[in-house]
Amino acid sequence: MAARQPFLRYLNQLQAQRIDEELMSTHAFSIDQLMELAGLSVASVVEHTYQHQRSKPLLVVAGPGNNGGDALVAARHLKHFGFAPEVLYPKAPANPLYQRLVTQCKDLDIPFVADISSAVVDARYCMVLDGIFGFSFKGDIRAPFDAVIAALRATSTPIVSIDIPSGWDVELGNVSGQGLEPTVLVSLTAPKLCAQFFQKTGRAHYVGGRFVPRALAQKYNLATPKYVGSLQFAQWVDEDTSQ
Ligand SMILES: NC(=O)C1=CN([C@@H]2O[C@H](COP(=O)(O)OP(=O)(O)OC[C@H]3O[C@@H](n4cnc5c(N)ncnc54)[C@H](O)[C@@H]3O)[C@@H](O)[C@H]2O)[C@@H](O)CC1
Ligand SMILES: [K+]
Repeated sequence: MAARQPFLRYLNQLQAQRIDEELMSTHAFSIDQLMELAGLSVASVVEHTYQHQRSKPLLVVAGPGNNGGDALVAARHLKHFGFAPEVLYPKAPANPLYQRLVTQCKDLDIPFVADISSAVVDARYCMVLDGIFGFSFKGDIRAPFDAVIAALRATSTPIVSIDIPSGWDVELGNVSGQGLEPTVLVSLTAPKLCAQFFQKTGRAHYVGGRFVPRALAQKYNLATPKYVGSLQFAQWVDEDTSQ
């Protein structure tokens, strides 16, 4: 019998972008649907991990792309879950998709903060949700996010990163040394190559975005996570246990 090919466990940047495009073309998803499910997964991981820490607000930092969109969706769900999210959105694009998400957050009385300092983050928040950059990040961190990431790096408040720890090279990890060092990572669809370096440290790594059709998983020979029941996330195991 022919040996089966090893499953694809970590995507490079191009594969991540291609899979995203195929979900929205061949597989007929809208970006709103994907973002909603991605953000729900992230909020579910936060609820699972920090459910006993609702006495303090949590800070959601949203970047200029879809990673930031996921963060805004997560903020909305977290409010419904009984948390007190506050949003920092340093560069809110004019894109109507993101503007709708902002309106939905404001309609739930989620405060938008104009600025942060490391001292304020440590004093005020129980955790930070990092939705600054995802799989399209490239190069050196540009303003205004360089200052935001530097401020977050100087805190001791736990960070949950969405898809990629912000500032990390998508394939090589924190090679600049300027990226965030989260406590929890929630990979979406499938982990990207940089997640191997996160996984090695033994910190909590989950995968979410429960929308991958079988045909797409088969095309890329993706290692699909073992979701249980209605859970929106699964713990990522750094070995090939797929059947
Ligand atoms: N298929 C999937 O897995 C899905 C992915 N989604 C999310 O979408 C993300 C990817 O979204 P995007 O492609 O919009 O990209 P990102 O959200 O990664 O960021 C792109 C933005 O960051 C800016 N940027 C890139 N490098 C920079 C640098 N060095 N300094 C400053 N700014 C920089 C770009 O100008 C652009 O505005 C994923 O990581 C994930 O969070 C979900 O929304 C939906 C489904
Ligand atoms: K991120």
